[in-house]
Order: sequence, then structure tokens, then C-alpha cells
Amino acid sequence: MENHAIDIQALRRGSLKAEQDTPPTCLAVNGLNLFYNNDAQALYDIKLEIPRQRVTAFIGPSGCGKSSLLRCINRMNDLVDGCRVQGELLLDGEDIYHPRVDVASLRRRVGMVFQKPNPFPKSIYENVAYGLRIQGINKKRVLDEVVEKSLRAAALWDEVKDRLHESALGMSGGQQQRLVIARTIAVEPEVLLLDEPASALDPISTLKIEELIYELKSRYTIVIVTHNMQQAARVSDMTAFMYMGKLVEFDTTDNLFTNPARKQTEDYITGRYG
Ligand SMILES: Nc1ncnc2c1ncn2[C@@H]1O[C@H](COP(=O)(O)OP(=O)(O)OP(=O)(O)O)[C@@H](O)[C@H]1O
Repeated sequence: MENHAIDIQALRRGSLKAEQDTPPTCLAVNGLNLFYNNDAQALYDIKLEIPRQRVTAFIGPSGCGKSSLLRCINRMNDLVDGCRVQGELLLDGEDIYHPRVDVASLRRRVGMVFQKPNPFPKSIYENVAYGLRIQGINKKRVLDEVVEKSLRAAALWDEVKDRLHESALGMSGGQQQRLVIARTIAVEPEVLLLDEPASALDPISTLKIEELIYELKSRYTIVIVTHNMQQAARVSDMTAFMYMGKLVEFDTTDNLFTNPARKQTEDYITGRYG
């Protein structure tokens, strides 16, 4: 069993950020239910409002539905045979499950980064330019500008500027993950979904990804799934604790970790189960 225990006193003394203002809602989830294989229910009546340009973390024990909920936000679950979603998920007030929604453009607005870095077997430059090229943008000047801007935003430019035309597969795992983030932000999404983006990385690369998340939130709404509670406490403004497909508690990260309203949340963050 994983040990999820964290030192709550240390968190109280530490750098947890109190939410001063109330940012506008970016994503509103209302009565969301999700079923796999047509009948196995994995999410039950989820209701939460994800604020714009903040980091929201989903935490909870393995199998509680964190990734399933994350994958609803860009309709990745559409790709799973027999998966059915009920309820409402509004992005900027518009239901992303409405039949008129174009899923390809939704996924441009809501980018996703997975646990294992997945660069394409192409050069560093072409990885970042990829999303623009498939939109038909091929002007060198435009691509050069976007590639540099995205690599800078992903805190990778200085490390790769002299080898842009070398294969992305020759980069370290941590660099590959930042490259995937650069590729995702090159098409200017509004929302970034991060599914355990650092769990396959060493501690130094993890720190770089966490610093990057902190930098990126001034421009993007970020939703992160993490198994690591210290990481949730360090990077997120809001935290949702899930258990067995239900949302148990959703609050500012500061409140949730230092003064949880529900005993189940307290038991989890103090390592009593997980
Ligand atoms: N493609 C799928 N087909 C069928 N069942 C699935 C599928 N994906 C997830 N599930 C089931 O849905 C439930 C929630 O899984 P999910 O991966 O969302 O949880 P999680 O909290 O992200 O877990 P972990 O932390 O282990 O990644 C589990 O019971 C899981 O077995």
C-alpha cells in the first residue's frame, strides 16, 4: 500500500497559497456520471467548478476516478468503446457534450499531457510545429516564432536551441515531458490537462515540471491528476479529493490540507488509508 502521509503542520507553516480573490469559472461540472462497458459506473454525480487560470488538483486513491474525470474534460473517453457520460460539463458556459461540438477543436482548446512523455519520432522543432502544420500553417517565419515562444514557455529553449533539428527521442525523460508541454501549448489551448505528468520522472525533472506548472497558470487553466499529495499541495490552488467515483471534498488546497471538512479527506491526507 502506498504511504500518503504528509506533515500537515509543515504544510501549515509552508507555502500553501490562500485564495484571496474568486476567479471566474472556466469549467463547470454538473451532475456528471460515467459508465464503462455501458453499465459499470465509475463516476457518480460529480459537481464542481474549476476556476480559470488556477491549478486544480484531483487526488484520491488508485481507481477512484481521477483520470476518468480528467478525460471527460477533452472527451478522451469518447475513444473508449462502451463508455457513456451523462450530465453537463460546461467550458466557458458551453456544454462540451452538445452534439454540435466539434471534438477536434475542443481538443485544441483543451490540451492533454500524459504520465509517460510521448514525443513523436521527429525533430524537436517538428514536434512543437506539429499542431500548426496539421492546421495548414507552414510559413517558416510563423513556425519559427511559435516554436521558440512555446519552447521558452516550457522552460526548454536554452537547453535545446542549438539542436532543434535533432530527434526528440534523444532527449532526457524530463526534457521530453517539457517538449510535450511545449507541443501542447503551441496551439494556444485554454486548458491544460496533466495526468500525473511527473510520476515517471526523477526528482529534479519533477521540480522543473512543478515550477513550469506554476509559471503556466498565469495563462492557462490547469487541471492535474496526481498521486503525490505533497505535489498537489505545492502546485495547486484548488484540490478535489475523490473516493470510489465520488467527489468527497473540493476546496482551496490550503483548506483541504489543513482543515478538511470531511473525515474521509482527513483520513486520506494523514495516510490512514489509500
Ligand atoms: N477504459 C476503461 N475501461 C473499463 N474500466 C475502466 C477504464 N478506465 C478506467 N476504468 C475503471 O474506472 C475506475 C476509475 O479508474 P480511473 O483510472 O479513472 O481511476 P484513477 O483514480 O485515475 O486511478 P489511478 O490513480 O490508479 O490512475 C476503475 O474502477 C477503473 O478500473
